Amino acid sequence: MALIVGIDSSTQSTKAVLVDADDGRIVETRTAPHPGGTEVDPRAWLDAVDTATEGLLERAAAVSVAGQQHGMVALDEAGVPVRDALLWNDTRSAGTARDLIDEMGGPQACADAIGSVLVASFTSTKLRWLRDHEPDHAARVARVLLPHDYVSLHLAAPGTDAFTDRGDASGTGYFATAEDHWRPDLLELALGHAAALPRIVGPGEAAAQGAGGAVIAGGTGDNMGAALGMALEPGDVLVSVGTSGVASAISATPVADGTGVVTGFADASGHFLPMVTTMNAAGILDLQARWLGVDHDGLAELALQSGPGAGGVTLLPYYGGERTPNRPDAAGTWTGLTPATTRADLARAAYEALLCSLADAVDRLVAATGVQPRRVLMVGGATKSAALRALAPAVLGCPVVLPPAGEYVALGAARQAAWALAGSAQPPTWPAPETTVLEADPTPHVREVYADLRERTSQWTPSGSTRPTLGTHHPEGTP
Ligand SMILES: Nc1ncnc2c1ncn2[C@@H]1O[C@H](COP(=O)(O)OP(=O)(O)O)[C@@H](O)[C@H]1O
Ligand SMILES: O=C(CO)[C@@H](O)[C@H](O)COP(=O)(O)O
Repeated sequence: MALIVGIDSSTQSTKAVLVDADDGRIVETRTAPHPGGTEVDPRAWLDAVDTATEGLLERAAAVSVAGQQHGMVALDEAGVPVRDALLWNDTRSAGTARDLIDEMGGPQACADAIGSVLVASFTSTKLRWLRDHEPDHAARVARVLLPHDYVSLHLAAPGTDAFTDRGDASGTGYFATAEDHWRPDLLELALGHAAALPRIVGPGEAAAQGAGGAVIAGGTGDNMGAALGMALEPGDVLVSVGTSGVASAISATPVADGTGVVTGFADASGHFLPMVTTMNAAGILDLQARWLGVDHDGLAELALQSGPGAGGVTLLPYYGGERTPNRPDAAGTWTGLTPATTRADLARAAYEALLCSLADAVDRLVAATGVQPRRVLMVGGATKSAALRALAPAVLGCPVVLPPAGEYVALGAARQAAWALAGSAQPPTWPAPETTVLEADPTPHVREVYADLRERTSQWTPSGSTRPTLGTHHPEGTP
């Protein structure tokens, strides 16, 4: 029995799974937390992966790392970070995203070039921000990596050249997704000078060897990892409720949505992964639980005591600015509060807001790609919530397929590692997990009221623009 390690270096933590390569059975799961904030010393992720994989790597024949997409890991000649990494949910580069879109010939030209219209999440916009605001740092950048590339390199034998895959590369802003190659000219346009890029490793290829001799696969972005871990098929819509909220689907053909709603990423299997991403997801519930002084189980219990529509309370949950819709300067907005409002209503409104935002993401994905959803599947940390599971089919208005709680990004990385180890044409077929189908009577009026608030606030520009981003702000030493 060969054992494999799959790693998810995501926004809030590193998760590692030790898996049997024959059937995908998880033997052990470990996690280690990441620091909060939207700019992080990337060496913290190396410490976290060392902690999470301690004693596991020696047992593994192959390893692969999936990671949070887009983050800017800018290294000097010696491979040392020139500054903290700017993460996908850091919105300071919203203005430079607009500048770069103009310089690339407008939104559709941008989508045609790279598969997506730039928003602040993309790596290239962060490089341009660095050029404009920290020219001394920018001048020292010799190589740019993504978070998963940086962690993979750490696990590889000394002297290994950096490597990545097309899935994660497609979120940089300097990768021609449809044609499958880097666009070093676009990196140079953003940063102001050329810098080295990692080698692209094909789907299923072995990229390197670990210090102990294990095969290391190319790794990928966390959402591409989830698609591989769930063995996503055409017609499946995968909703992930982690730090970000994501609706994604496999496509055989590239997508270039000039409206910017759908990002046309590549996946880790040789296809494409059109996606709609929100910046405010599980953190909406974290914040609400803190405000109400309860834990997650307490929040769920409260929410289920209120009814659909939360006693007339509606929340637009764009606390940390939002990406879909593209409102980087937005803030959260509550309406309908009265003397009759209860704590249960406040809890309920938070779940309904999260689910309405995810429902918007699914609708936008379906409208822009024409995908006919056969199944809607849901994964991510917030699916541990009983209230989320109860309310999801009601707000989304369709049955929701739920796999057992698990680390599906890390499992996808393990599947990629097993693929590279086998050297086969296709990834290994592992038994599909037993799923539960969640069903409930639809509550369309909840979405109607939410949509009304979303549209009424579309022109609002809140004053006081510096505030922390949701999901990565840990006040007063809280986890
Ligand atoms: N029972 C629960 N109810 C609601 N949210 C939860 C629960 N358990 C964990 N979470 C939330 O899930 C999030 C982490 O999910 P995860 O998918 O691991 O995120 P990421 O991959 O972005 O790091 C955290 O914000 C955490 O508070
Ligand atoms: O920016 C995106 C996708 O474009 C995010 O989905 C990040 O990839 C972070 O993912 P999570 O940590 O929330 O899984």
